[in-house]
Amino acid sequence: MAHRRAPHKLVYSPYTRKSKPDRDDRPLFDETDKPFEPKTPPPCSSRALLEWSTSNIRLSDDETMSSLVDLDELGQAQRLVFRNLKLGHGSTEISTLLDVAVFDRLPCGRWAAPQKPLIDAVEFRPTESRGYGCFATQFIPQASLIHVEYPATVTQNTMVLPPSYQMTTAEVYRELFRRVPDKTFQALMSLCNSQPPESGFEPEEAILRTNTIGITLPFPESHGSAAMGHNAVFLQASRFNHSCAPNASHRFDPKSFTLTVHTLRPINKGEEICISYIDLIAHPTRAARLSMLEKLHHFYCTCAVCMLPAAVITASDARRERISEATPEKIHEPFNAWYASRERSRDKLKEVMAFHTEAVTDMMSEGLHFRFRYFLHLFLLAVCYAALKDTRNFRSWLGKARDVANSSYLASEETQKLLQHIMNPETFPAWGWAVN
Ligand SMILES: C[S@@+](CC[C@H](N)C(=O)[O-])C[C@H]1O[C@@H](n2cnc3c(N)ncnc32)[C@H](O)[C@@H]1O
Repeated sequence: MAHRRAPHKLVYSPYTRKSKPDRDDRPLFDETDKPFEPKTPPPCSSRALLEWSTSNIRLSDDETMSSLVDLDELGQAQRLVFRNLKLGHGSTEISTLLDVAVFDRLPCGRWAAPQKPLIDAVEFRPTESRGYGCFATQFIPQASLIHVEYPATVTQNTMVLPPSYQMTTAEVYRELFRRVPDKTFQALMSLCNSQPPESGFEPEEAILRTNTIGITLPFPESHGSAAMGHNAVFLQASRFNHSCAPNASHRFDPKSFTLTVHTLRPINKGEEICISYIDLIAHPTRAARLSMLEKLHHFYCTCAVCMLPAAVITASDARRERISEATPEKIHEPFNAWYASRERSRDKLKEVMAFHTEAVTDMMSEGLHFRFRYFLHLFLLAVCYAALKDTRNFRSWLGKARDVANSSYLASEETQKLLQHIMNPETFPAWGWAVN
């Protein structure tokens, strides 16, 4: 059981310190606390919320760190608190600055065990020109779990501090970093800093901005949404470089509070493993991607796709634009039209299949064969084969769709159920729909 001391006031100002002082051992969040259920829903006005918080919200142990902050974007006042979370049987300490109500939506004290990745399948080491990166130390099959990690720090990503707030943003980030154990602090400060000098960010803020991985945490619905983007920094996962044709994808699991990384395709020994920092469908052309990466992440992308010769890039841009224009609704259209037609002929179904096969080829050649749209094409091809009662091809395409769903964290529960039909094709809803 965590030790609990009475809340106390800070008698010094840690925010003005340039270097990390001795380890600060103020009490940590008590993980054995029961989940919190507010007695009444929180009101909207700041003043009323303050009163409501006093009776409804457990305060951070360190009251001086709690303060009501206006979150402009959501038009709500919220109470952000610094708290350290202890996980991994106490071996990991995570410095967080979160809305106090987020803790009540996390399974504090009842964390799920982290998943187990392949052992020693990857290493983090210097690249030739992009600082550190992650590399495969052996051949890694598609859909393998290669990395699992707790964050070192987590903050809400829309942190709008009013000028009257007791700390500046730089001080907030400094405090966030200061609260981690010494070794973690040193590792955090040695992460890459790509912020331009003219930005004037202090080292902590610059490092946080460069190395943040966006994660989603449950959020009080009273604040406008049940989930909210947060910024997490990882000592190792933040070393994954970006590629516009990534071979790995990541996801954060709030139940175990870990980030997991899976391979999207088979990876050879020595190959660099990259994730994507941006939405590649929303930014199909090289110019759009370069501009986005420059604007958000302050680097010129030298990934394999962006370094292709100009003539090849033109063709690649065209393919990616086609992929981008094919929204999930448009992907469903040809099959739906066939289904709605009276004949439901085999010839017309072959046209639908040609449409999907072409799209699959486009996505494969662009290295984008992991997106939801790719999954949909594979899945609809399986549906077409089901309509033709072609067991072999049905199984093959449904199997491919299932692999993509598993490695890319895709597919709803409903679709997962359909993916189970692989062993019993005749039970699939579209079985034998083609009549002529
Ligand atoms: C989150 S860090 C990734 C790890 C980093 N390479 C390191 O040494 O710690 C992001 C930084 O890595 C570099 N980087 C990542 N992907 C890159 C790419 N595709 N092209 C060029 N630089 C890249 C940039 O300097 C970027 O600001």
